[in-house]
Amino acid sequence: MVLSAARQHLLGGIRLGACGQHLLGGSRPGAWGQNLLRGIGSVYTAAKGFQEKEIREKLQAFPGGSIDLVKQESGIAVLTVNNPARMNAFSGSMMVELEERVSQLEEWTEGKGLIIQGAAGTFCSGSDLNAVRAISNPQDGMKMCTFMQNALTRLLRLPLLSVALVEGNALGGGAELTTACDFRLMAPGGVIQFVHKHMGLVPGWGGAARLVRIVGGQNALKMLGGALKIDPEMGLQIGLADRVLEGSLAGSGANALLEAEQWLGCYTAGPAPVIRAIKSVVVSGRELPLEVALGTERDVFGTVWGGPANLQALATKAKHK
Ligand SMILES: C[C@@H](C(=O)O)C(=O)SCCNC(=O)CCNC(=O)[C@H](O)C(C)(C)COP(=O)(O)OP(=O)(O)OC[C@H]1O[C@@H](n2cnc3c(N)ncnc32)[C@H](O)[C@@H]1OP(=O)(O)O
Repeated sequence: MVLSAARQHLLGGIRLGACGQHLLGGSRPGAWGQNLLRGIGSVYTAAKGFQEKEIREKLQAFPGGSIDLVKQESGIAVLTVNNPARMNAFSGSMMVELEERVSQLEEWTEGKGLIIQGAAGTFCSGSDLNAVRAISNPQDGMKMCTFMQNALTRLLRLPLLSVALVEGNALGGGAELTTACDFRLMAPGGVIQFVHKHMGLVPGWGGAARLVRIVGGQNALKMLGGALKIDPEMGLQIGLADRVLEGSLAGSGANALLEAEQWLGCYTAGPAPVIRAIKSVVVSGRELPLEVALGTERDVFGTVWGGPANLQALATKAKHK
C-alpha cells in the first residue's frame, strides 16, 4: 500500500528524518502532580483479594530468564526481556523482576527515556506456557493478571518517554507489553499479535484497555477478534507503530537499538525536569477527567516555571524559527 506523504508524516513513516517532525499521529505540586512527577501511579494494589506478597512468592516458583536494566548517562535506560531459549517468554520470576525494575526506574530522577527490547533479536512471546499450565485455575490467573496490570500501569506512567523496540515477535503478553510504552518502533519483519483468542483468552495485563486508546475500538476489535498479525506497514497504518526501522540497520541487534536510541534522543533532548514534566502532563491528560487533568497540568507547570531551563531560555532570548 502506498501512503500519501501527508499520511506518512502523520503516521511517522520511514521517510522522515530521525529527528523529523513526528507530530502525534505555580505552586507546589498537588498529590497527583507529585505522584506523576515521581512516576508512581499504582491503582491496583487495593484490588479485592489481592495479596501482592502471596502472588510474588507463587511467581518465584517458576524461575528462568531475567529482566535486565541498564541506566545510561544519556538519560535513556534499556530494559531487556531476556529468556531467549523460550523466545523471551515471561517466567514467573521475570514478572517479579519486571516489577522490581519498574520500582528502580521510579526512583531514577535523572532519567528521561526508556527502551524495552527482547534479547537475541525477538521481542517477547508472552507468558511462559509452562508456568501458565501450572497456574491455569481462575484464582491464580486473576492474581497473576492483577500483578502484571499493576507493573505495566506503573511502567506506562513512568516520567520517561518509553519505546518498545519490536524485532521479531511480540505475542500475547508480549503484545500487551508493547502497549505499556509510549511508542512502538518495529523492525522489518517484526510482528505484534494478540494471540489471546487462540489461547481461549482475552488480554489480562491491561493490554486491551491500552490498545483501544492507541488504535481505537474498531481496530482493537479486529486485532483481538482476528488475532491479526500486525506487520510494520499495518502497524503504521493503524497508529500502533510510530516508526519502522531502516532495513539496513534493523535485525542486527545493536544497530536496531542504536537506531531506536537515535530516534528517541530527538524527543529526550533537553533537561530531565522538562522532559519528565512533558511526560507527566501527557499522562494526566491521557488518564484523568479534564478538570482534574487541568489541575495537574498547573501543578506540573509550577515545577518548571522559573526553573533553570526556563530562566536560561529567557536569558538567551531564544527564537523558534
Ligand atoms: C495471553 C497470555 C497470558 O498469559 O495472559 C500469554 O501470553 S500466553 C502465551 C502466548 N504465546 C504463545 O502462545 C507463543 C507460542 N509460541 C510460538 O508461537 C512459537 O514458539 C514462536 C514464538 C512463534 C516461535 O516459533 P519458532 O518456530 O521460531 O521457534 P520455536 O517454536 O521452536 O520456539 C523456540 C523455543 O521457545 C519456546 N517457546 C516459545 N514461546 C514460548 C512461550 N510462550 N512459553 C514457553 N516456551 C515458549 C518453544 O517451546 C521452543 O522451545 P523448545 O525448543 O524447548 O521446544
